[in-house]
Amino acid sequence: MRLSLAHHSKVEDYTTSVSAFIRNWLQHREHILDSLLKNMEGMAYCCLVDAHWTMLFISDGCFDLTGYRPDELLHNGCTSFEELTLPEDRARIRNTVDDALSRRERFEIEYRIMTIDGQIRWVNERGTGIFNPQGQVEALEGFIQDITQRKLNEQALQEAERRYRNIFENSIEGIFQTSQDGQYINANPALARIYGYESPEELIQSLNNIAQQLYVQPESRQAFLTLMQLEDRVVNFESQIYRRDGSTIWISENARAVRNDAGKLLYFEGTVEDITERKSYNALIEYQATHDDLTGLPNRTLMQDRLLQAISYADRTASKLAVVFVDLDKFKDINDSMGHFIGDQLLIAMARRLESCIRDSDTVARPGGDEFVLLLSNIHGMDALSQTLQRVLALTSEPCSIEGKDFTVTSSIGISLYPDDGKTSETLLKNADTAMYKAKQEGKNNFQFYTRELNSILVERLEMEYQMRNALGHNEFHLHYQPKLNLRTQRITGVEALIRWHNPRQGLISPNRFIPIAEESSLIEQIGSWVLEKACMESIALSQLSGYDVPVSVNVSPRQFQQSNLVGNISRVLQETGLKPSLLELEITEGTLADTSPQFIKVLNDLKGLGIKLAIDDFGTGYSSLGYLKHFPIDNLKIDRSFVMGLESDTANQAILKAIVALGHNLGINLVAEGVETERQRDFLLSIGCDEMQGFLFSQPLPFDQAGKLLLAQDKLV
Ligand SMILES: Nc1nc2c(ncn2[C@@H]2O[C@@H]3COP(=O)(O)O[C@H]4[C@@H](O)[C@H](n5cnc6c(=O)[nH]c(N)nc65)O[C@@H]4COP(=O)(O)O[C@H]3[C@H]2O)c(=O)[nH]1
Repeated sequence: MRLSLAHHSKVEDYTTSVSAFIRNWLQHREHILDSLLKNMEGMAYCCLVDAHWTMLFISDGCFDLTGYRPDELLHNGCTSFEELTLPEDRARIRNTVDDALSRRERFEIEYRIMTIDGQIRWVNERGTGIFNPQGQVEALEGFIQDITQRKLNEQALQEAERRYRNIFENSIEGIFQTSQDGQYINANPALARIYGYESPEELIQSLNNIAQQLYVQPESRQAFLTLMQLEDRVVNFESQIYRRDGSTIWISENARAVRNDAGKLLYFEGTVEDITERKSYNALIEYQATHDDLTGLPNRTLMQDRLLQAISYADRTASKLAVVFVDLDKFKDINDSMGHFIGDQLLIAMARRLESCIRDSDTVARPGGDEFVLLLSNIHGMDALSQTLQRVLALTSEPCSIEGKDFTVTSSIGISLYPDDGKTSETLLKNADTAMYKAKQEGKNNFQFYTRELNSILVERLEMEYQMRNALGHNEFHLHYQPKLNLRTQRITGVEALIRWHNPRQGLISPNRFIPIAEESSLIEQIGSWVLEKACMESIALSQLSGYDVPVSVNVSPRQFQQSNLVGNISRVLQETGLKPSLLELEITEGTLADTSPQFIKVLNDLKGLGIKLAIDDFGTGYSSLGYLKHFPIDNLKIDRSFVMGLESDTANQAILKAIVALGHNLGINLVAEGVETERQRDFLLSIGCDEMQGFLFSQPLPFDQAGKLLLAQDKLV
């Protein structure tokens, strides 16, 4: 019993201590839960499933989450939780909760609430229903957390993703990801478009071996991979690729290698730009920089380049190289008189002919103007070279038909040889040029090889040009006058002014020597103006001396007709000197008159409008077309000396002279025979009705004083 009592009291003690422990533990647990709820970020709640989500319990986290104190929300004190949620989210929340409760499951939902100060916050709510034994829901309990920051991050990520997609889809540059073994992983629509595929998918499916299928030169792929290996990227990697339809384009790639954290290569990604247009534009620019626009031949720049190559080839093979300068004789006259269109066509025709004379490995270049240069490598003996040059002479001098008219030019050719005549490109070109001048001097239409003596000729020519520039300022030019006679009356009808140059060092220099050089530079314009003014002044002086009007003829070079102010200048000179316009005659060569352009005809008519006379000089030596005679306002035809020379024994010349006189008279033009040296010539000319004559038979060209004396001797000018 005592035992049992003792036992009983022990059990009681035990029971008491257990219940104390449980009480303590419960108190402790409550304390832990309180502390947890206080410190957790978020709000624990218990609410009714009614229209307001009436709150029965809210943890302290409510304040941080919503800005309301728990007591302001409990039992919808200040506001309800339903009102806190954004109207547009409410139906979704209720549906989600109802759905979960109906299945007795937990629910989780994200939605927006409005805090007490009007901020919108995203929250995540996880909760569950509390059911009574009958299975009816009595309340909800759960936990609500602020996920605004996470939501913002997600939105930013989505935005970034959207933007990237946008760029990827709409970029005009192709964008790709490819594997190391040459497969496409990803491609954008632009890449498909550039490569000629319907869609990126079609491209990805079709191209599975980039090296073989894409690059025109499969080695390009290897170069791409090598660069990637070395630098992990390629910049402006240019290559030619095949499009889907087999056509080729040029692309430029910028790409990088993408690796994982361990450095293992995952794939390449980059962009592609179609640079075909730029490439062809660049090629065009390069072509234009190295070729002559008109003929398509290499220009001076490319010629220099080719010449250097040819020299080094000759060195390597111990062979000879010929540098051949081809200059078209009389081209300038045709160009000046017939207009640039005809000149251009002639140059093009000559370029093609020269090309046909040489081997493919040789070069024809047009360094400028009417000059061409041939670079002929592998010269084996002078015979072969001479044959080629003969062919050039023959081909260039064949008539060239342009716009229904035949034009004939010949060429003067100069040759220098490497290594004999020079070691550098400059010397070879200079010496070929010098040889070409020699060919011109030898009467054109021939070729000359460079010799050391030739150098002095060129030096002399340059020297003359230099001295001519000073001659005007130093009063070294004078005019001589050669009378023209009426064949029937033997009286002087006028004088022709002919320029003379008294060079202090060289003495008298013939115009035949210096006028062609002046015509090649702009000097002829200054000299021409001087002659015109001087002749007008001296004509007046001769008239005063003789007491009669002395008509004067002045030679005018084709180049002077290119001057825009020729008519104005002449009119000014007439006014300033006071010479009657009818006493001035301009002698124009037949070549000048071959220009039928409206501007040229206007100049002639304007000159006639001034009241001056026009004569055709050296008639019969120029162009064959005589059509211009009836269009132009010509007063005198001066028959070239070559028809008069030796006419006594030359029946052909006699026939020509008769025909010219008849033709002139039919057109109402006065005829003057030049270079009459013998009485028999004079008699013949008189017999065929020629009007006037000029020549040594009557008088040489005379200095001003002597011309004055001769005129005085005449009692009256006719
Ligand atoms: N053998 C021979 N010759 C005769 C005879 N009668 C005259 N001559 C020469 O023939 C040339 C006639 O002048 P051109 O045909 O206009 O030929 C001129 C002309 O084309 C040019 N020239 C002369 N003066 C001028 C000028 O002021 N301006 C321009 N642009 N050219 C000029 O120089 C050329 C040569 O002039 P010049 O030496 O004065 O040579 C003159 C004259 O001296 C003759 O009976 N027999």
